[in-house]
Amino acid sequence: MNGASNKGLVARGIAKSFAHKVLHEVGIEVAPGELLAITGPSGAGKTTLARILAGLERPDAGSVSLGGRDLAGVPPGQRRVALMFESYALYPHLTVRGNALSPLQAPGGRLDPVAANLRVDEVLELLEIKHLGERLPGALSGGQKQRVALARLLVQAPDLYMLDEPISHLDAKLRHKLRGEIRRRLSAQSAPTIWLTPDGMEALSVGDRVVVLDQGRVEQVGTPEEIWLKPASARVAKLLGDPPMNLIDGSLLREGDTLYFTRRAMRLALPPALAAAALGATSDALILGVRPEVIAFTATDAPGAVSAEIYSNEPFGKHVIVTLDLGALLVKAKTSMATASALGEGEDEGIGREIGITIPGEGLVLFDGATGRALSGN
Ligand SMILES: Nc1ncnc2c1ncn2[C@@H]1O[C@H](COP(=O)(O)OP(=O)(O)OP(=O)(O)O)[C@@H](O)[C@H]1O
Repeated sequence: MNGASNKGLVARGIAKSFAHKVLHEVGIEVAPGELLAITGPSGAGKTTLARILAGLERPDAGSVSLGGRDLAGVPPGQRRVALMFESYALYPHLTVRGNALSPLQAPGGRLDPVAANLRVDEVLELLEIKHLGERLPGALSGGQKQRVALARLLVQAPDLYMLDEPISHLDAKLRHKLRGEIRRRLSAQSAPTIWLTPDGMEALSVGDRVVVLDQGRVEQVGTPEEIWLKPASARVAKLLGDPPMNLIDGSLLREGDTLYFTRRAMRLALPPALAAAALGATSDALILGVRPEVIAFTATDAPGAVSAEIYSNEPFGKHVIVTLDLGALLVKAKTSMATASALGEGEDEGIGREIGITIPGEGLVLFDGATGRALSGN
């Protein structure tokens, strides 16, 4: 990143151990006005990293600066970080309005009462909780409490916004609406924003850039498009998509001038770019990444078809997830209702039926079977 990002948040070499090492020399940069989404499975170290950036936890090594100011030794209250934690941490004795107003009444955040109330009104309205203004947190649902915590964050004008799973307890419709609204609002601010979520697809939809953290290490940093199209490792691929990319273990077979990916009876001629990539593998062991959307159904005896047995057939509104048994390997295909219903009539929905599937050469990703890293040329 260029020097401009030094005005934002810069964390370098952050390490932390509890009983085991939780963060291994993690570095991130977030430019002013940029939204960096950090995603990773449960236990990846997201919250620990956030707590270190906020000054609530001391790192074993590494540095953090914000707006060019080194934060070593700066207590949490003086870091000018607006934090929203997953646990909400609402004041139980204050109403919804009181909670949302609280940062504007604190030393350093004090705002003229009329201006403060106007700002709070606007945010409560945005979050659809204005009508709950006089309620105490004890009389709110989980999703309502989460929006109060969000309101308390959004009224502030800090040097860094940090949101830990900010919309996880909202219903799908509200989550969809607020994801866009909050993103738009935060992007209009000059402060950098960090948005933590275990939901990889949420990270891709909100982040200007996305960091994938796994087992305390940065697996990949990139734009949502880069991470979606070119996952750096099988671990990253596993975290993204609904359902995620299928990862098929197999090996490389050379026959004449053609390179094949093979697994049992499955044999797939690799298109030139993937063939070139496959040659970079540390051994003949490969992992083929296939998005559920690209798998097509055909007759078992169609040229190039791989035979599979239908294991399950689950409708999800507009699309259907068909799970296929390729012989000691389950693979998921995402298809339309019409295609899925053609697979089998009646109560059994085709379950147990033998069919053919085809995997096109496009849109595939190859990973090194030994290291799990993506092979270049993808
Ligand atoms: N105070 C602590 N004492 C001991 N271990 C801790 C402490 N805080 C976190 N850990 C451990 O550090 C690891 C990372 O936890 P962390 O909460 O940072 O992960 P996370 O990515 O935020 O997970 P989640 O999505 O489940 O919140 C876990 O193994 C956790 O048990």
